[in-house]
Amino acid sequence: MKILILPDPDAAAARVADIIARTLVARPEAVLGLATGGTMEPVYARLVAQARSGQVALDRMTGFNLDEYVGLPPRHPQSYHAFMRAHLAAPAGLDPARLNLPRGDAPDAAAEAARYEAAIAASGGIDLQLLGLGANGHIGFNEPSSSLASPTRVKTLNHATRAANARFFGPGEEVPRHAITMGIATILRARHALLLATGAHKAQAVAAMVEGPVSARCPASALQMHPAATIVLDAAAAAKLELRDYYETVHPEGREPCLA
Ligand SMILES: N[C@@H]1[C@@H](O)[C@H](O)[C@@H](COP(=O)(O)O)O[C@@H]1O
Repeated sequence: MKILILPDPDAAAARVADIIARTLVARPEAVLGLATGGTMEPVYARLVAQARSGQVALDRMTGFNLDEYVGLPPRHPQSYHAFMRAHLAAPAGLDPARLNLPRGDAPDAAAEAARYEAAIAASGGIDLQLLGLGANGHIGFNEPSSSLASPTRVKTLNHATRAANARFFGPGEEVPRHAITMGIATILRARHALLLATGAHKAQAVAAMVEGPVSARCPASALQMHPAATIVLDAAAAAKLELRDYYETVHPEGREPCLA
């Protein structure tokens, strides 16, 4: 794992956007695994700005998002389809069809999960998988106890995750109980994994992911098994890392060699 520690959330998001942009400059038709969540909003804002200024072209890449809520159609404002339209497709002037997500309103969610897994494989596989981190250590919607060998499938969301994501929903609006999510095995098959975590509320999960045992208790710890995983943190999210000095010696100021 490469652990890159940046001073603040903005600098961390900028570093992640730069890594994505470099990947696309080297391979404009790259297949990107994409993520949602508040942490990703500044990443997409920066990527869109780079696209608008002509530093990077987004119109040949293919996206596969990690997950979608079961029961929400793409037009639902809290669906991850809507998130990707709002934060990437619309501002970058991208054809939303380039951004694949599981259909939350599919009549058979299990069949939809299997179709999605097959579609990722048929694309040639994911070049760079962007990931956020749940405060409970989840990646995608792989909650604690997820099999580290899991494919894309339906998962039941745990109480803490539904509570954390309730801020995106209106008052009295129910957070869905299930999601279709890429599995841990799906994520580990990506050629590069790039996780961004910022804020003190992620520090515990970051420490478990990087320095804890590889365990289904912290699904993100499976990234220790990935041969090319980059973890980008702000200082607050890095605060509980015991080996922080070492990471900062290897990557001063969060610098790292080109991923592409
Ligand atoms: N399924 C998403 C995850 O992919 C995301 O990483 C996590 C953290 O979100 P945030 O960035 O808002 O903290 O939230 C959701 O549960």
